[in-house]
Amino acid sequence: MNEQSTPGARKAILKVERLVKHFPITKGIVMQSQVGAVKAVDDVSFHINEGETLAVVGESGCGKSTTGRLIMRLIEPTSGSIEFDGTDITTLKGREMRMIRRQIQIIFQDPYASLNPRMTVGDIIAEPLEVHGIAHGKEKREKVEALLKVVGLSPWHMVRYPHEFSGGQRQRIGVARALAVNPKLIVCDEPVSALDVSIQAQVVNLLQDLQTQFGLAYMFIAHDLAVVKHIADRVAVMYLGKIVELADKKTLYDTPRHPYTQALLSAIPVPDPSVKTERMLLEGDVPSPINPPSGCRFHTRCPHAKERCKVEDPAFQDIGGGHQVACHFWNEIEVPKAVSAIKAGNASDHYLPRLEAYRKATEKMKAGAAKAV
Ligand SMILES: Nc1ncnc2c1ncn2[C@@H]1O[C@H](COP(=O)(O)OP(=O)(O)OP(=O)(O)O)[C@@H](O)[C@H]1O
Repeated sequence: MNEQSTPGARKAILKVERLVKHFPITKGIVMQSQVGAVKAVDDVSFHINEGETLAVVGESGCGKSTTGRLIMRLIEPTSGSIEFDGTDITTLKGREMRMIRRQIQIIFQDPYASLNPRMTVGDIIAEPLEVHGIAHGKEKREKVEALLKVVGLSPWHMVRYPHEFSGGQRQRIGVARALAVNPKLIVCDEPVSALDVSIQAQVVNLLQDLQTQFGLAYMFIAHDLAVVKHIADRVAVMYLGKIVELADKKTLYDTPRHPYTQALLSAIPVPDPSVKTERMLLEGDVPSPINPPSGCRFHTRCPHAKERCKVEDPAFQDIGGGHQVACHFWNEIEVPKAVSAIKAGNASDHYLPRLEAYRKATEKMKAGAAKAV
């Protein structure tokens, strides 16, 4: 497997090797015994280069957030390794881990739940500056003002409280707080899923601008492939705790090789009514991560499944140019008509006009024209 062979690859800021997280299921109150495990993340390997966006996509419960939390070291892995900027951080503790923690920040799906309602916006953004001893007094205040401007808010928003802001503005506050400690990598855990569609584009634009300005790398977690089309450099598709396909964006959208990726792509609406699409409907529900299916975990829902798929777990293999896929029959399965139709209809490009319109709005806000809240 040659993950580093992505064309134009930069230095990897994050390398994840064979990462596993099994949450134990216990029974008994006094004498607890383990009766099983939720296999939330099961042998996942990937890397993220400096300044790039790796999107991680998949249905609810496939292990996206757990992977993000493992990278942040908010939870301990069952096994596997996480290397950040050349340092193995898998078991790092104390002061050394605190130094690394500054460089990996997170933005959550629900900005309101992640902002302390009793703190002013100024204090929320200043908190990491204090915790990490970065700035105090006048310097701290100036830094908070600068951060507010960078995310398109005004310095006078400092004295306001989170409930006085709209969802999009609250997400900007979360972004400013994450930026305060000059991170190199931000885990964006569904940062736009809770926002109105029009506001989603504003936040996506902002994240893209900040990436250019500060050279940030993003792990961008999302449910569907429509949202990440404009922000991702590479895309990893997860199913039941495993990455089933990973490729640069163009390859993944043009020639998806895993039937699950093909199904996700076919679910993207096409705005052009003259283009006929045919959705690849997946039968059944996602199986339980406590007892995942034998062999290929996707075989119970795969329209191409054969006997081999039921017994043999497919290797996650590089099929060329950094395109990795975990399917025994990837080279026998044709890219379905549904996906070709989506290409013809430029699926999800209905997102583009919104991005443009809101890019202008973001610039206006940055220039200090933010409306009073
Ligand atoms: N602390 C925990 N204890 C036990 N099981 C957990 C825990 N955290 C997550 N899980 C389980 O691990 C699996 C993966 O969850 P995770 O939140 O990572 O998925 P996800 O892809 O991010 O889903 P969503 O998009 O809904 O957030 C799920 O079955 C979830 O119920």
